[in-house]
Amino acid sequence: MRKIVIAGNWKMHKTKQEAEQFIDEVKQLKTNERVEAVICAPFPYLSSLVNKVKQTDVKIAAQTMHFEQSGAFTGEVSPVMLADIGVSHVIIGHSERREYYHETNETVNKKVHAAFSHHLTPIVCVGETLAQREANDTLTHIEKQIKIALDGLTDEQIANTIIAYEPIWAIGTGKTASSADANEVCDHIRNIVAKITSEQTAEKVVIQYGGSVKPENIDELLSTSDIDGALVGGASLEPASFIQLVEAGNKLS
Ligand SMILES: O=C[C@H](O)COP(=O)(O)O
Repeated sequence: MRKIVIAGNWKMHKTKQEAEQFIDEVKQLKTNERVEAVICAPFPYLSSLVNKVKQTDVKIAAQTMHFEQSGAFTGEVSPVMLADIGVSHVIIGHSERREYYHETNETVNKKVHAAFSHHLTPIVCVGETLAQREANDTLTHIEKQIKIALDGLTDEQIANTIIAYEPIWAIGTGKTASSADANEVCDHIRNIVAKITSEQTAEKVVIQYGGSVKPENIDELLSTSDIDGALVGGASLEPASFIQLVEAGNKLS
């Protein structure tokens, strides 16, 4: 049985005090062995939050990183730094990074390799725009994103990659893809992964859905065949709501 990964992506929200208070409120959360609860926090809070979640079932992730280990890249954060402070996961290729910070499929691929070199679990985001969906280009676009993102990885690395399917038109808009539509794309993603590697490896890959996920719709999304968790923005900002999302995963096992 695949893992269920519920990841809250705070984006550029919260003060340090709010971030720490959030962790204080969710640290009693227990996940069963199938479920992982992850908070993707802004860089300045990572170190302190990693210390706060010790002895708890919550993990701390970064929202992006550079692919180089070190160098003259003003303002950037490297995988070495993240691993050094105990971060476990990193989001790579979020649509906001692709749109505002020129992240490409090629830099996503370099970052995924860099993540594995430093024992970080990559959460690789893919997804189509509304125009691509309306032009019937969703599956072709996502196939290209996945093939380039995973290029050159070993089967074991692919099995340990988390893929987040986030239709861009559903992010922060309140519009969720129907569970059937979201599952259809996640199933397609698994088939692409199977073509690149093997059915066996593809069966191990955790595929999340992201885009206006909230406590009210998570049960239906998780009840599908190929959605193994969620990458959640807005609804991960309140402790009570994040706990409900994780509990939805706990209920499944
Ligand atoms: O990383 C999270 C996604 O961008 C979804 O954000 P949202 O849940 O606010 O729509």
